[in-house]
Amino acid sequence: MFFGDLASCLRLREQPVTCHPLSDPLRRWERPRRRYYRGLSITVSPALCETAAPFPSFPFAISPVLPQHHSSPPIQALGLNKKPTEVIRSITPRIWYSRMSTTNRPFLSTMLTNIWAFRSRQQLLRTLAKSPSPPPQALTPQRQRRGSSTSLSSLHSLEKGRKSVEAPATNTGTGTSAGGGGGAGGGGGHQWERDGGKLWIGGRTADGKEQYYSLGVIRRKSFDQESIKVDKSITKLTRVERRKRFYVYGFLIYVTGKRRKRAFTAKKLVLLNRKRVFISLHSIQRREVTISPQPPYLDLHPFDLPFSARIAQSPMDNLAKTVASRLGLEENMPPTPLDSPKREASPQVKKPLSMATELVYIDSATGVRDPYNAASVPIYQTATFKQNSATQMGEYDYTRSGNPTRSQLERHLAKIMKAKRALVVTSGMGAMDVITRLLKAGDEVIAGDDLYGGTNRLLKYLSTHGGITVHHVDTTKTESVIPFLNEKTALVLLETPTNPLIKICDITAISSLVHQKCPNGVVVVDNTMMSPMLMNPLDLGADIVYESGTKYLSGHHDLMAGVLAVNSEDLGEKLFFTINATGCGLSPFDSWLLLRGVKTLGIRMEKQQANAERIAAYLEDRGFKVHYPGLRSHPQYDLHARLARGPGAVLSFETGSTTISEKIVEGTKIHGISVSFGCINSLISMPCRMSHASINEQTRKERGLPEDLIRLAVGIEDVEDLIEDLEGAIGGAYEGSGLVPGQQEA
Ligand SMILES: N[C@@H](CCSC[C@H](N)C(=O)O)C(=O)O
Repeated sequence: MFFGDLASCLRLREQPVTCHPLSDPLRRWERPRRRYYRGLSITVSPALCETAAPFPSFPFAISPVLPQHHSSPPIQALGLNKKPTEVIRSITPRIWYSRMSTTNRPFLSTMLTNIWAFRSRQQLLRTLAKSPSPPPQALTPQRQRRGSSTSLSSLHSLEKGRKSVEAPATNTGTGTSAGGGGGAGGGGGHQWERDGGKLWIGGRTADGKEQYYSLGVIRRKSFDQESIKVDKSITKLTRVERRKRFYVYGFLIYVTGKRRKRAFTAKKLVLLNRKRVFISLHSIQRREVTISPQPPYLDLHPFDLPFSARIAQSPMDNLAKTVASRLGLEENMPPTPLDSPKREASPQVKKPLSMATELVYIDSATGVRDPYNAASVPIYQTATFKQNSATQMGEYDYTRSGNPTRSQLERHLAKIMKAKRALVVTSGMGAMDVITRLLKAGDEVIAGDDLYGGTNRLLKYLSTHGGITVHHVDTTKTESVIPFLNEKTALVLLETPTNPLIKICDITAISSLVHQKCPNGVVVVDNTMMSPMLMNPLDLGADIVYESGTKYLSGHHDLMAGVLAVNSEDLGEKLFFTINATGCGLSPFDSWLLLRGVKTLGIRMEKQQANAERIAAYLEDRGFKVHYPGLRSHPQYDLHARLARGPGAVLSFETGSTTISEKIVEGTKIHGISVSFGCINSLISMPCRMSHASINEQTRKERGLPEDLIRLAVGIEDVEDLIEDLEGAIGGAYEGSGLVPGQQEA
């Protein structure tokens, strides 16, 4: 197939096209042999075309791709009444013809690679500006299928079984020749149909407009294996896969070539029946993903090979609506910014990178790209984002809903938290609040009896105001959880190590029990004390992990933040919904600070943990009852070692006397008397007076929280100085008391 063939048959439609002013990545893409122009993408959609031999006329859709390469507003149809070569030549004198198909099968991918390339974006924009816009009815059935007066609704009827559109006879051939297969009577759809596995993506937007965005080839792997089951059209994709070019265009699924390892995954495609797939657009992931801000969901209709072409008709029909509501997803859900795609190893990377490296390394393929390759992700200190038009919304519109700096942080966190999606909010308790919004009256929550005071306070509030039943049990004994597991159990909250008694919960065992016994049970783990450096609860069976970003993740106590991470798309969407709806997303500046902090988590934690191990041993030698999972004396030493990669840097110890404890705390100099932990500076506190003061004394007593407990959050200072500081304070506190460390005050 040659570009010239297309010249006689292309008909373009136009809408204003704008490019991001910073986007000029062409040079980058000239280098590899694939010649995509990344600033603008062109989508050829036979779904919308008039047919002309040997090809249908392909309306072009031009989609601006933001410089970060992850975002594209919905395809904007470009409808110049010019032949494509004219258009393209008027845009640029330089056209590359690469990867010509020798099979004559008009793979969309082939064509795209053939026609990519505009040297001058400005030139293109000027050209477009001069061209008249087509009337809205340009998307008439006649334009979709030559020789057919079938309307979209009749095609929809076809979907429903009224076969008002027959496949042109010419399309039942071998399917290997574009020219023959796509002959004069052939609908564009059939060209693709024979190649199998093509998807037409179209739909009705929230405001009722029909939009047809693209079509393409989707490879089987792109589907969530669980949900896709076997679909005839998809099983035909083997050939396509072999070609190693997998395209679904428009604003969704995109290109991958194994050589470049730019695979992506479409997730949560729910197969409604053999021919229809319901898809959450938010779930599409790819490094250079284009995500539609609207509508949130579309039906995708994979071709049914033996039958005639089917064009996506997707007002949200009842079935789709049912699925959406079952998934808890609303039709009118707001746009969601980037998903956080799982990192895929670059071809050069032979083995998985270690966490220490992952923390520092921002993968340019999964990260938000900056056109200037800024080494530090810029702070997008903006509340709003301008749109290309009144109807075509970009990925970002308002920072409450999403911001590129936050997106970059979320992607990075998702990677290190071994999550599919991470979200960041304004505090750890904010994260907890977002999670508890999954609850409804009548639900039951199981939480520990040794847990952070703020968590306890929020749960108490929910139980008194929200109709939620909260069971506080000793989650560090797995068997204590069992009697409370039932069909009403909605959340099981685990902190491990617990705060402040540093006991350990068996995340793996409890998660498995919850998932067996509670159909609606979600296991939530507060991983603040370990951080992703030391533990990844999602890998241990948890459904949601949250952390206070104020602590180890940022490390300097100069910001408040909360982090949520999930592997379930549904949960991710629900959490995002609350964040957007309530406006608790992290600000651009704090996102930037947190991202910067995360990069040093590895060395901070290493040093802090090493110091903590020394101090724990020192305190134990000194005669105190020390709670620290790095000590052999810890009753759950082995369990912790199974779950985590280190004991961390928070420990607590009992003196036997609250008066002595107060004196020790107040007698230190280097240790700051402060709540919180995870800072590079060492902190000392008395939980019952400070972080856990919101739990009343009676409850503290019932739960066995010692009033004399001292909590140490060990920093990066010289450990000898820290020990000397403690020794001075301890010596001073006991002087003249008649007590010795560990001795209970009468
Ligand atoms: N006054 C605060 C106490 C915050 S404690 C912070 C941290 N999670 C810790 O364990 O030290 C409050 O009432 O929440």
